[in-house]
Amino acid sequence: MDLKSLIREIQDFPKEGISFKDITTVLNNKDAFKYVIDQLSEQLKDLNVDVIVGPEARGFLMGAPVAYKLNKAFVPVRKPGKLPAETARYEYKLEYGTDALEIHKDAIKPGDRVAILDDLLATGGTVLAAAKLIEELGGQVISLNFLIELSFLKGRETLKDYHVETLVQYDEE
Ligand SMILES: O=P(O)(O)OC[C@H]1O[C@H](OP(=O)(O)OP(=O)(O)O)[C@H](O)[C@@H]1O
Ligand SMILES: Nc1ncnc2[nH]cnc12
Repeated sequence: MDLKSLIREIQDFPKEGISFKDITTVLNNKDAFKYVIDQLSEQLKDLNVDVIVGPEARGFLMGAPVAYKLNKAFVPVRKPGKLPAETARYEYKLEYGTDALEIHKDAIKPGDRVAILDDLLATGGTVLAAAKLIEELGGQVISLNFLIELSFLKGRETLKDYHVETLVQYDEE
């Protein structure tokens, strides 16, 4: 399946100079959405993970369906102030800005084998933050899986200590 042809590119969104990769056009195509979830699930099926983590918001769109398909638990990592119980927090940098992420402290048990799923790898800051939160709670980060990789931003260098898999790569903006 030619996923790249289904990913819509919007120039100068949300800021000048950013070429935004819009996955809503993939989600809106039932065959493409199914293909993406099936492919991400296939990458994980033999890794014996216990938990799938997805960072808000687009990580939910990849992580929750894969967790359902593989019959695993799903744990959301959210932007500050959204999770109601006791949280751990980590601050990180984005391609456009700075943010922080939180996870419920009781969501990951020591020794849990965890995969983190997100729609897109840019600088790697978001998923590194999620990985640090999981490790702080005693989890083991087994795999990081993405639909899209912006290779020119070198997120793999930020994530060099982890196993990274992506379905579609962009070598230049
Ligand atoms: O590799 P990075 O440089 O961290 O960038 C990638 C992250 O940026 C986007 O999320 P965003 O923070 O825009 O939030 P959203 O999912 O709520 O739209 C994307 O969904 C990834 O989570
Ligand atoms: N260029 C981009 N397109 C879509 N989501 C992003 N998140 C970070 N950079 C992005």
